[in-house]
Amino acid sequence: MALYQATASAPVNIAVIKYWGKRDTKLILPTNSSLSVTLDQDHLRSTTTSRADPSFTKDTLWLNGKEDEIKAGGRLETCIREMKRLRKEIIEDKDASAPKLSQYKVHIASYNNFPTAAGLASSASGFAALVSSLAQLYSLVPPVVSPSTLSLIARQGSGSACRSLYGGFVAWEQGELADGSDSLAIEVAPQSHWPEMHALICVVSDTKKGTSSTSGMQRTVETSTLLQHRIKDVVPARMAAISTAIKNRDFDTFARITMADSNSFHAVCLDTEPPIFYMNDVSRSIISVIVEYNRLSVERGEGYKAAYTYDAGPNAVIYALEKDIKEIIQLVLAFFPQTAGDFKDVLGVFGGAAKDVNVHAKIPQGFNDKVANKWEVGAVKGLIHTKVGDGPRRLAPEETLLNAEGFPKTLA
Ligand SMILES: Nc1ncnc2c1ncn2[C@@H]1O[C@H](COP(=O)(O)OP(=O)(O)OP(=O)(O)O)[C@@H](O)[C@H]1O
Ligand SMILES: C[C@@](O)(CCOP(=O)(O)OP(=O)(O)O)CC(=O)O
Repeated sequence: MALYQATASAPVNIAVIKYWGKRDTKLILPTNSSLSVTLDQDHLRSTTTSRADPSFTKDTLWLNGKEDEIKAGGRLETCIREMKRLRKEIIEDKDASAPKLSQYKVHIASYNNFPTAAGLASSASGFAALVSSLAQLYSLVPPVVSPSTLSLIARQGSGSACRSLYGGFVAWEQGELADGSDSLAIEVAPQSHWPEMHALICVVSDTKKGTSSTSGMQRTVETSTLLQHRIKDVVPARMAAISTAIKNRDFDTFARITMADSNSFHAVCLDTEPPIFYMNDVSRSIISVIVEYNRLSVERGEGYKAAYTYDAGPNAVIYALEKDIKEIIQLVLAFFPQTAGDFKDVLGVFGGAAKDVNVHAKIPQGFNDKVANKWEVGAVKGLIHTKVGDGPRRLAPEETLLNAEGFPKTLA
């Protein structure tokens, strides 16, 4: 009996032009286009194995080893159903000899190598990995099916997930059609275009957030007048300007637009009734440090060298170029000391030395250190240094998360 199974991994993405608001909540169609940087899945990733088998009695998904209910009419069910539909239409209806995998139930096991539902975009990598593993299982891969087509389905799992179907710099075009068939992800530039783009994630909290993105953005759509200005006048110009900045590898412009758009997104949250606050005092201190750092950089004649951005939570993501990231990590350590041993120097900024990372804390000459409090250990619970990465990967059969019987393996 043939084994129909595939394992894929998919990356997280962090938007620089934020998606916030739906015009269709069922199809997940946004009120504005958005743009993100795909982060390296060597560091943060979701891995998913999908198996189709005639002996399975129901579609089942285990997330981090625990069964996640596939609710009728819910997002998981929609993604699985749409992938089966594509399999039938594109493969089975055209080739009578193709196995009828669309008729079999699937067992799916997924694992996130970072905290789930903690504002680290697990829903983005999670639904991208789900769709990618099913696409490989069903032979829905290029040139037969493009990542943009798969993004139409990942979008229905979680809007931001559609952007994780590509590596590099990715736009989600809002589209105009009522059926959502033009609301998809496109590649603005591949990872190889600007590999020097690094990101420092400052984990301020890794627990579940108060107001989910899904409910928060709907409240904003219903109550914020500022959102209308953002949708009509602000985002379209920024989408064009940041795409050009990326194409020109113009970090100064990229940084200015990224920070302005994070601020705009949090402003519409504040303009929501009742208001939504995602950032906290630690988040705001990080902003003050970056603002002062950029002031100094401009004074030195170097332009902006760091860009903060915040999603629906207090965690900061700081984008910077490789040449500047060491200075920025040193500066962050000076204000937000780390628990010894917590910072994994995966990209070797400090030569991979295993000593207490806080010894590297350093404030550049001319930096006004009165702009922010120096916080105690634990205010920023962790620093994850990563960089722009590639799109979903096909993994080798031995990387399967399912055992011989089709149930999740217990991971060591
Ligand atoms: N690997 C996965 N496979 C399938 N679904 C997943 C996976 N990881 C996360 N999800 C889904 O995404 C949900 C978490 O999404 P949520 O938006 O609450 O958090 P987040 O993505 O970490 O935060 P944010 O999107 O605001 O950055 C989970 O409850 C689960 O339904
Ligand atoms: C602030 C954001 O991270 C919001 C992400 O929202 P989600 O994609 O998590 O929302 P749903 O479509 O309801 O699942 C901005 C962004 O990623 O563009």
